[in-house]
Amino acid sequence: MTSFDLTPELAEKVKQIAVQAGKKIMEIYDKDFTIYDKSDSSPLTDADLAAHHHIVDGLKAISPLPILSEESADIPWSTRKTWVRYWLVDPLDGTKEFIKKNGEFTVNIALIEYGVPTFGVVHAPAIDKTYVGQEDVGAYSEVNGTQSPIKAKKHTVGETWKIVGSRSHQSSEINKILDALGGENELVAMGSSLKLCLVASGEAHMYPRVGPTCEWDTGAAHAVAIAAGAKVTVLDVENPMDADASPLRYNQKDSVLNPYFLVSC
Ligand SMILES: Nc1ncnc2c1ncn2[C@@H]1O[C@H](COP(=O)(O)O)[C@@H](OP(=O)(O)O)[C@H]1O
Ligand SMILES: [Mg+2]
Repeated sequence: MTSFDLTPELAEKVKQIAVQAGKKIMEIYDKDFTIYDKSDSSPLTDADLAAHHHIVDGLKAISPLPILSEESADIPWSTRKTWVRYWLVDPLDGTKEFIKKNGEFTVNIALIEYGVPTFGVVHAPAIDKTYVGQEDVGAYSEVNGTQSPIKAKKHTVGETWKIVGSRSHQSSEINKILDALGGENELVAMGSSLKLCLVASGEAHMYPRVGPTCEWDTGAAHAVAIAAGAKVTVLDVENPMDADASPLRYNQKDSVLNPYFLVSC
């Protein structure tokens, strides 16, 4: 097992790697860019690859841990299942939002230890906002170099539920969850891992994901959410308010697809 101590200095370096990857993304965002088709026919741009290479090189320079990135995910389960601690990276989450140029895309770097995201950086370069969360330390957002602690907010009786959903991938099953909640609700559409960050920062009460995501889509923002006091649990659409729902975990199986999940406080 590779031991690893994520000191404040190293955490800061990881944040800087994400911010620099964001700068590379923005150089391409501001120009006309080529859209390639990945094998699963999701869009891939030069920006994904530029950010991927920057992050992988940066993480290799500061730690010996293995790396699973969306853009180099062909690592067999026989290898991955031996990992107790690794970096989980989505160099550009919200590729569709990037292509639509609506700014709702993020750079994501998570540290996963024993299946749990213990540290995460989510950087949204187009709005120049960064979220950082670390187990037993806390969570903050950073804008223009100013850090502010963030905390998830519980829904109070009678308050309108503020629910976040995907801007580009919607599901009609969301209505079952709204029915189970009852009362008034307001839906907020958002792209990428910023959805989990909205719950982490108390700007929304809940993010139910009734649709496919991969582990790299959620790892970093999951770390931010739990460090801010939220929960990320496996969602059973027939029993959405299950108080005993199990926490969403990582690297537990061959497939990197997440089950449906719920981010709540
Ligand atoms: N059919 C599918 N299978 C796997 N992942 C999917 C998917 N449809 C959407 N996603 C994931 O959802 C992410 C975007 O979510 P959202 O629409 O909520 O912002 C995508 O991230 P990428 O943009 O990094 O590919 C993608 O990984
Ligand atoms: Mg993604």
